Amino acid sequence: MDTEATARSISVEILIDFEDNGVLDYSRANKLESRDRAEVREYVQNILRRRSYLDFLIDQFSNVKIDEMKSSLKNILRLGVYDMVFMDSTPDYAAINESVEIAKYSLGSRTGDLTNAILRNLQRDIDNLPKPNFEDRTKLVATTFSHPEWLVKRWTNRFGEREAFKLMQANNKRPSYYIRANNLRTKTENFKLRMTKHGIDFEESDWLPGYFKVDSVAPFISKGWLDKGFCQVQDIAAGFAPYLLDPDPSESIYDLCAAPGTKSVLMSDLMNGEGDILAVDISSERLDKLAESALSYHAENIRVRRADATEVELDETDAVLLDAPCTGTGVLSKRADLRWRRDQESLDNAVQLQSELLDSAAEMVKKGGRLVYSTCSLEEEENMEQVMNFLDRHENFEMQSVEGYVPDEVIAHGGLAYQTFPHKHGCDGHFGVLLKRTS
Ligand SMILES: C[S@@+](CC[C@H](N)C(=O)[O-])C[C@H]1O[C@@H](n2cnc3c(N)ncnc32)[C@H](O)[C@@H]1O
Repeated sequence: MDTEATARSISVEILIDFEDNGVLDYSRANKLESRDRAEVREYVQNILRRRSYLDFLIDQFSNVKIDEMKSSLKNILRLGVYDMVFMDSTPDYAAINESVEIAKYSLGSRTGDLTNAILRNLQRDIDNLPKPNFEDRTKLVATTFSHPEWLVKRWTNRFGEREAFKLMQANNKRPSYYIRANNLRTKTENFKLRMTKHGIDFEESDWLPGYFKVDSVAPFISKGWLDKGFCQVQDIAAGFAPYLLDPDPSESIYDLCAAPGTKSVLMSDLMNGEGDILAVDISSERLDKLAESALSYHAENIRVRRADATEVELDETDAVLLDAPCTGTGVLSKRADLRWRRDQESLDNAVQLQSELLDSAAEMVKKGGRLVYSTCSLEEEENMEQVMNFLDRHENFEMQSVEGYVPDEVIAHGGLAYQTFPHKHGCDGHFGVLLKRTS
């Protein structure tokens, strides 16, 4: 685009790239000031969280159907409608003008006129917008809550409509963020004092030590505290797997799907930087980030190895963390794009890969050793069903109680797993079990 880059124009570029190529690349925003960069993330995630509903509204006020529009026009209109309907702080005329300008510069004056006409049509009915009214119940729910139909079907069948609605509503809210103080670089008490001194509001969690719920991670970035390794951005539910593995400073640990390393760093902290953590991942790019984190967090007991964990041969060890690649249906609020990337086929593929990874991980656990399997999915096939199938294949493993390792509120399956749900626990949706090799 030729026009001067703004948070809105860059957001549109990112959304077009996502639609056309499946790539969500925020680096396009690097040329903007840091406040505008944060605004870009908000725009992109908020628009993706409401995409089906925005498309429904566009369809109501346009003669050209949304399915027939180029992705560039679609996303310019989504931005305009989002601004008009959801952003109280933006006057309608400003929202229309911005979208029209972006359309003119990138697509020509005729598309600018079309954008103007559609948005002005909507503006006339802004106080009485039409509601989705499809006869097909799944389509109606999917449009209202902007989730894909396959997921709506799964969740309404499994949880019932009311519960599924609450879950989808939670996915459509701006997420809360947790910051974890890194005791390899500071002390939790000092970190609290530091936050207070800088006027940062936080709520200390009583679920795990050193976790603070905050409105935004922006101050932690701008003050350089993440780069200096004082703290990590880590959802509290992501902390449960390392706490369940309970690594001891004398032990050797494998973290098999480790990158970008947030759990490796937490384990290093739990081990006071002693013992040994071998962080394995298939992606060199992501491992580079892990290696950088290990440096800045002073996590000196982490070694890095690029390998396919389904194939790599490693000696038996004390304990293995398998934080498996998954559909990520527990993190759809933070990663709104994921809902548009996943389908039944990707779920089946994830289940297959997890099962292979589990078989491989089992070979690496010494007799009496531990294996923690975790995901950020809500789907049973990736979670308890996956574990039950693993136990059928591996009679030398048994499940252990998770009680005492994680807070009571998140314990599921009669004490044998933890499972969080965004609408029930106010955090990301994570699952985990502790398995012990018995013979
Ligand atoms: C859920 S993410 C891990 C997050 C990480 N544990 C953390 O807490 O920061 C899953 C990781 O699995 C890696 N992965 C996928 N397939 C793999 C394989 N066959 N072997 C090793 N790593 C794999 C991906 O590159 C990705 O980094």
